[in-house]
Amino acid sequence: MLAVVPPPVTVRVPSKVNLHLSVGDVRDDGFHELTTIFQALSLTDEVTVAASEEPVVEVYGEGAKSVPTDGDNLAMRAVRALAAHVGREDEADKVRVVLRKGIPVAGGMAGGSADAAATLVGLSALWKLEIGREELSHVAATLGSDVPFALYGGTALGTGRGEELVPVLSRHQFHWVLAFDQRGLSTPKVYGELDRLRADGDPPRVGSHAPVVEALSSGDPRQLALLLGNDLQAAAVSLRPGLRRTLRAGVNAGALAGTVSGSGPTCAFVCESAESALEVAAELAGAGVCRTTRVAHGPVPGARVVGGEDAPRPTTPPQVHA
Ligand SMILES: C[C@@](CO)(OP(=O)(O)O)[C@H](O)COP(=O)(O)OP(=O)(O)OC[C@H]1O[C@@H](n2ccc(N)nc2=O)[C@H](O)[C@@H]1O
Ligand SMILES: Nc1ncnc2c1ncn2[C@@H]1O[C@H](COP(=O)(O)OP(=O)(O)O)[C@@H](O)[C@H]1O
Repeated sequence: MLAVVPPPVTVRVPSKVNLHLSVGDVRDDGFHELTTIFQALSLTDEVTVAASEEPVVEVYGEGAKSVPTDGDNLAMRAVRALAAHVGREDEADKVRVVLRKGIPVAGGMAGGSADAAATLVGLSALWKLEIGREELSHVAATLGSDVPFALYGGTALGTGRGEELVPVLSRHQFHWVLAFDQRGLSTPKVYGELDRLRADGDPPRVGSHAPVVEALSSGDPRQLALLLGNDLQAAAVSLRPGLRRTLRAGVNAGALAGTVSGSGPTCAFVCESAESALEVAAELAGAGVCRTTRVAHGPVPGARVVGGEDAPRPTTPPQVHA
């Protein structure tokens, strides 16, 4: 008798922006203590997980050429982690993962983390595991500090190394413009640069996150705009000085305020409305300060199944690793 092959599962997963990112001391494990407010944005990746004879990663879309297609890919690491968690290690090699990327690679928007979270959700559905988000979130945290947030989405306060989450009430859809840079920035290098800047002097630190929580509950983008803050911004700008111009150009184009997203180099601008965001994105794209721009809104939900075999077809040639 032929074995029944389950149909592929497709999961959509959001990017994130840090509305507030306070970086504390380095811990004994090398991670920095964080207080951050994440918001999930409608700029997404789509991940299809399917049964396969051998492990395969295919990557299409934004930045596909710089994404590893071997076992180092965060999606494949997620397959191995979940397989080990449920005692199905021998099946970890029998999964094909197709990534359709919209999130810039090494852009400070947690694209790799998003793919890992989506893979956990997709593989749970493919293997029909009875496993809740909370349990998945423990597996997620072993893969990276930002991975649990991509499972939940919405708006959340993150503490610890960013993996301990509490939801934050956000009453409004906020409208964002994202300016992608020519190249990515390495997250560990940006944290290292902040340590260097702090050893040499005393770069300004963001204040308490409490006013940001209030602004989110009021739903007023003007109030939020005054409060965006990121301790990693000075380090990202130190490594990539051109970001100063990008941040200025977004505000000159009509955004309410801009911030470097996480470790950068993507700059995120909050705007008054969806219409204003479209205008800012067009003007910024023509200003010669970034590679390209996108509009997005947030908050949006975390990783969720959107389809099976009828998922959208890729539009760019794949990088395939067997
Ligand atoms: C900076 C942030 C802000 O949300 O996002 P990105 O800009 O990368 O998207 C995160 O802290 C990135 O989280 P993530 O990308 O999951 O990092 P991980 O894989 O856990 O860690 C990569 C490296 O970043 C540094 N790291 C990360 C988190 C943290 N709290 N302290 C750290 O010092 C460490 O050097 C670590 O080895
Ligand atoms: N599925 C993936 N998508 C993107 N990058 C990945 C993936 N798997 C591994 N990586 C590696 O992780 C690094 C960080 O990627 P990413 O998560 O996009 O950036 P950031 O940490 O700035 O948000 C990349 O430079 C890439 O080498």
